[in-house]
Amino acid sequence: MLSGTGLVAGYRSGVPVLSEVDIQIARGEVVGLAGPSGCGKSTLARVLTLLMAPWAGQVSVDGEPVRGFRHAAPRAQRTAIGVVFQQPRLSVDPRFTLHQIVAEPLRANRKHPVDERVAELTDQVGLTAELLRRRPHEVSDGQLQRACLARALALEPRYLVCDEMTAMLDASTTAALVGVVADHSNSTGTGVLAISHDEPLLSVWADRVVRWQPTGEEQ
Ligand SMILES: Nc1ncnc2c1ncn2[C@@H]1O[C@H](COP(=O)(O)OP(=O)(O)OP(=O)(O)O)[C@@H](O)[C@H]1O
Repeated sequence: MLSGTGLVAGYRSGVPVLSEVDIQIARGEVVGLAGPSGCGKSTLARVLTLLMAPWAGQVSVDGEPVRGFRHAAPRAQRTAIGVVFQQPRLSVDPRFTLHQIVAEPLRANRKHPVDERVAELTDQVGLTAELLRRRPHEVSDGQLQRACLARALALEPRYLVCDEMTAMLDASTTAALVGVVADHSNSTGTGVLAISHDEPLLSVWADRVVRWQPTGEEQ
């Protein structure tokens, strides 16, 4: 279970964006999160992926409380949670080839032979060897997002947070990427938090949907 309990988080203004938020994502479960723009969905994604420290509350990964965030996050907990953001171009180093982008997390981890694992992942997300040699400005948003998804899956995370992963993509690429995540979750038991304002998409993708009101309260 990836869980957040009593989470309070915000930015410099001192006004919390998240107030006492509780959320649980079980292994193998796809939890949808919907809510109006600005209600704090991406903030919750940052806290749950350990990229931002909450002001109060607790994140736990498989029962183990998280004691550090950002650079202080324990590596085992950080790599247990993958993340894909809305805008792939803001999530990658523009100087890297797609191969280097997918391979990045594998470099610091000796568990997998890099080239074999990259080949496996690119096949899984529907990229070709030719596309892997290109840099971000030479591919479409959809192709780059496929690379970002492959990178997120590289270290076999136990949980995956998809923050508006398909918001910039057309219907067929959206269906393809959601299909990759759903197959992956079914075969490996990865728990997924799918954040989207696309209710029809969540209704087919998620096992259950949490709906936030502007105040951050659940419906
Ligand atoms: N880096 C930041 N610095 C200051 N305020 C921020 C920052 N990021 C987000 N906020 C503010 O926090 C609030 C919640 O933002 P957040 O991005 O979490 O909402 P969201 O529900 O994901 O919105 P959207 O659906 O538009 O992506 C907003 O009022 C936003 O302006």
